[in-house]
This record gives sequence, structure tokens and C-alpha cells, in this order.
Amino acid sequence: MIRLQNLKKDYIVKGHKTPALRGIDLSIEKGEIFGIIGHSGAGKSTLIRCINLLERPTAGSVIVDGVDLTKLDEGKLQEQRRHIGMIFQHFNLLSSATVGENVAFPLKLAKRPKAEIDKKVKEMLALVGLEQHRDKYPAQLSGGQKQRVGIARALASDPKVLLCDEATSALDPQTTNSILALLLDINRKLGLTIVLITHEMHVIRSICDRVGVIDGGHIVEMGNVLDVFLKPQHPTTQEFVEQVADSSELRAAVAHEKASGERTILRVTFLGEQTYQPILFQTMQETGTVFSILQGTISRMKDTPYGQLVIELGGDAQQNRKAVDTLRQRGLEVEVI
Ligand SMILES: Nc1ncnc2c1ncn2[C@@H]1O[C@H](COP(=O)(O)OP(=O)(O)OP(=O)(O)O)[C@@H](O)[C@H]1O
Repeated sequence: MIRLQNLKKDYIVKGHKTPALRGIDLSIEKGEIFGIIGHSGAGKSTLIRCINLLERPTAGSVIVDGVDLTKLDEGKLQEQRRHIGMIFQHFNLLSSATVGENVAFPLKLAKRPKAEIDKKVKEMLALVGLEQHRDKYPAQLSGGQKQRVGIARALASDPKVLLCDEATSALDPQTTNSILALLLDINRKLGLTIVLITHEMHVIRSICDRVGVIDGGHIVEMGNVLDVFLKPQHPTTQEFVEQVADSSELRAAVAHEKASGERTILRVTFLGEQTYQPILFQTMQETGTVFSILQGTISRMKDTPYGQLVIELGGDAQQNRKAVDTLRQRGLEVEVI
């Protein structure tokens, strides 16, 4: 659905060239939720704004649904942009217009007939759960409700792609979760392709299928969220994963144990159905090994449950080795730390 090829963007500041994107290659499939995560200044906003050419790239191509947007004149570009909706961190609503008028705005610009606009506004407000608020003004709404208006407005033109520019960064955690749930619901109901940028791993973990990590204008790591999350390779990715891993307490516990002699400490990862099966208990019983738990998590990445336990084995060297081998044979991911 979206293909970025060798995309580059330089800003010229006081005669000096500042590279923001240094050659991005990316393919996003139809119907997928693709997340781009990076620190401040990494190039996230520039990248997402290049997808609808709000920012014109210095080089490379932006192909959306088979059309290279960089090759279009302004008129044709406007036409193609109708297929690409966008929502923003600070919502960008018209403060002097009601909720209904905000949602109707892009349809009025496109000179759609009044009856069609009224029908669409009603439909969109129902989709985001704001039917009761049609005649209110943005100032009378909460942050989460404002973002729902932003989503309804973005979807009013039936786009194929929704771009989300830090769409939950101004919201509290609970409201963030409700907006993420809404995006996931819309993705499923409408088959909409969603591209979002964020600096929060929680957002990626909750709803994305794949993720690209951007650093210094390069994509430094990309893959399925599950793979990237469980086996982060690049130091920047590892930092983001730490955001949600609560690893400082674990580091202290491991250091404490290791300080008192030779220890076998394992990080064991369970995925999907394994998460709820007694594989660990059975293995330890069979190999005659005892163990203690230093840290444990059961969580979910989009639809996949996963568990991660850090355990210390208390058997002799041979028992411990046998336990590690058996856990691996039973399909668990085991890392000796
Ligand atoms: N309009 C501009 N003019 C000049 N330089 C810019 C402009 N916009 C961005 N930059 C520079 O380009 C680089 C990438 O910025 P960008 O805003 O894309 O990063 P970001 O990852 O979205 O950061 P943040 O999370 O802080 O918004 C930075 O070095 C930034 O200073």
C-alpha cells in the first residue's frame, strides 16, 4: 500500500544543510498497523509528513496505492491526498466550528452534496462514539473526545490510509488506551492501513503489527513487533524495550544473587498458548531441579499473550543444564543471563 524508496529530506537552516531523513526504504502492506518509533529529533514527524507530501522529500519516491506522489502536480496531489487521512498530537480542530462542522469540513471542501455530508457526519460520529456531542464546540470536550473528532474528520473522506502523528502523546494513559482501542477497531472494521509515529513502546506493543525504529534519519531496525520486542538488536531499540520492561529492579536482583557466588539465572519467554501451560513446573519436576522466581510478567502484544520469567536454578550443574535443554526442546525461548 505504501512504498518509500531511498527517501531523503534535508532542511536548509541559515544556508546549512540539516539532513533529517538519510535514505529510508520501507514497505507497508494494506490493512496493517505500522509503527515508527524514535527519540526526539530522530526524523519521525518528517517521515510521516513525507507520506502525504505535507513535507516534500529532497530525493526518493513515495508510492501510495501504486501512485508515486512525488511525480504529481499540485492538483493531482490534492486528489490523491483525499485517500490519506491524518490525525495530530494537538488535534488541529477548528475552534469556532462545532464537532459536526469539523467532521463535515473536508467534505465541504470536496464540494459533496449536503445530504451526503449529513449522512457521513452522522455515521462517523457514531463510529467514534460522539453522536451526543455533534453541536458542542472543541473547547467543551476532553482531550480524548477531541482526538475522536480528529479521527472522525480524518475518516470522513473514506481514506485508504490513516497517518497518526503522535496522536496519543497529549493524552493521559487511560485515554491513550481508549484511543488505541478505537484505532484498532477501525483498522479491523474498515481494513484501513494505519501508520503511526510515537516515542512510546507501549503504543507500539498495544496495536502495531510491525515496527520500524528510526534513529538519526535511518531505520535502524524493523520487523514484527513480537520479534523486535523480544529480541531487540539495536541499542536504540533496546532502550525503548526497557521503557516497558521495568528492568532496573531486575538488574538489582540479578546483581544481588550473582554477588553471592556462581548462579544459573535464566530469562524464559513463553508465547501464545505456552503462556498458560505448566511447562516450567513439569520440566523442573522431571529434571529434579528447584528454582526461584526473580521477576515475572504476563502481558499481551496486540493479540498475542506472552510471559517472561526470570528464574534462578538451584540444582547441580548437570541438572541445571538438563533443565535448560528440556525447556528449549519444548519450544521456550531461554536466555542464560
Ligand atoms: N522545519 C524544519 N526546519 C529545519 N529543521 C527541521 C525542521 N523540521 C525538523 N527539522 C530537523 O530535522 C530533524 C528531524 O526532526 P523531526 O521533527 O522529524 O524529528 P522527530 O523525531 O519527529 O522529533 P520530535 O519527536 O521531537 O517531534 C531534527 O534535527 C530537526 O531539528
